[in-house]
Amino acid sequence: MASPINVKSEIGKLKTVILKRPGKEIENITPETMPRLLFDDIPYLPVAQKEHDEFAEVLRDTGTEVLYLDDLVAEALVDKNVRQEFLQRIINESGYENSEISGSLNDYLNSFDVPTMLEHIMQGVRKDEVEIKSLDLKEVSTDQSYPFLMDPMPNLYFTRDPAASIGEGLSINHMTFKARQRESLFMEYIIAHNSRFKDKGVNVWRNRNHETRIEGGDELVLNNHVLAIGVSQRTSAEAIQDIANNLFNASSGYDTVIAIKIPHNHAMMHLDTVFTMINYDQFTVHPAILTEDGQVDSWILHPSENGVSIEHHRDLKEVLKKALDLDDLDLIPTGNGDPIVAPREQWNDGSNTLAIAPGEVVTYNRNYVSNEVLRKHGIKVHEVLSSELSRGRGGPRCMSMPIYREDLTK
Ligand SMILES: NC(=O)NCCC[C@H](N)C(=O)O
Repeated sequence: MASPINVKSEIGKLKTVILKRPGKEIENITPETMPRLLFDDIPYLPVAQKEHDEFAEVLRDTGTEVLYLDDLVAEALVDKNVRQEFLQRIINESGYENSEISGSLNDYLNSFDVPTMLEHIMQGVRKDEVEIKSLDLKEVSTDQSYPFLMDPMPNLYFTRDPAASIGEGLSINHMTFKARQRESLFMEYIIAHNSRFKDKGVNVWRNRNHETRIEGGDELVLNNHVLAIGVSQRTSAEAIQDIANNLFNASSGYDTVIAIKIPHNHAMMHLDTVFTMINYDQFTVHPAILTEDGQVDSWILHPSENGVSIEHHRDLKEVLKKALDLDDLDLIPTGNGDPIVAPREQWNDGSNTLAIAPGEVVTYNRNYVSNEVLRKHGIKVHEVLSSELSRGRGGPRCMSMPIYREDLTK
């Protein structure tokens, strides 16, 4: 049976992608909750939606089928029992396992049709929306002035991170921060219950039932047997070894994982904020991750008799050339490597390009220096508006989860 997931590169022609249009969850960020919810500012929703619609339009115009996360989840929850099980799990994961408030939340959310119920879960549930039937001791001891019973999920438009397609399967991720951990539950239900995926033999290489953390922005599919994974603020070495072991032991086709260490901070939280593949032999790189002579700590993982072998390397270009069997490659510096422009444009995701075909990418228009450099290196660039979307610290790659790419021919 043909798998509904097929992503054997970062650059094969993009056929199907999952997006999430920003919704009311964005308007439920306050200055106080911004840091905890992983935002640096509060986007203006109508403009963010307009920008996102334009992004989706560029993808459709270039031949990509665009699916929306909320529609996929809604279809997965048509069965009443599945819906009830999902609802209880998301309530539990919102902090109400064994709490008396759980029943009140369940009654409230169950009073809506499925799309509206999902909208409420995603945008967050305020205390004054729900009739609390009994007084829960734990709840009484929390900050009474905090307005939400269930927190909003404003990072949902970064569909890249809760799960990542790899070959004919995916990882469903245990994410790092509480603000995002519930997000991957949606993908678990889509894979198990949406008719597009259900009973289609989709491989889950690593599920979300783990303590060690990994996020899709760190998972780059370089070709049909090599992955690059960031060792980052969001992805731990333990999780990388674990997924490598699973991939090597399953018939995934993957026999090489390159773990690349990047700085642990919010601007560079994932590998794809500083490094993306955009052609067979071309990559964008934020110069700050490399020493002057192009060195960065990286480890190559391979299957071995004892499980996984690990070798340490420093020369990124050499590591990539060897792993990808290339004579040479072109590392294109964000902001042309300028000490002011590069960090400014990286901050607004100048390195976070989404390849939609070999040598063809979607980028934010505000990163005009980086875009010009890409064009000079022969890349076809589709620019999209970015004044509000960029405030969430993610770009076109972060805002898209490819589930189908054409296989490469060379
Ligand atoms: N792959 C990515 O880099 N995604 C961007 C995620 C931004 C979001 N505000 C976060 O901090 O998780």
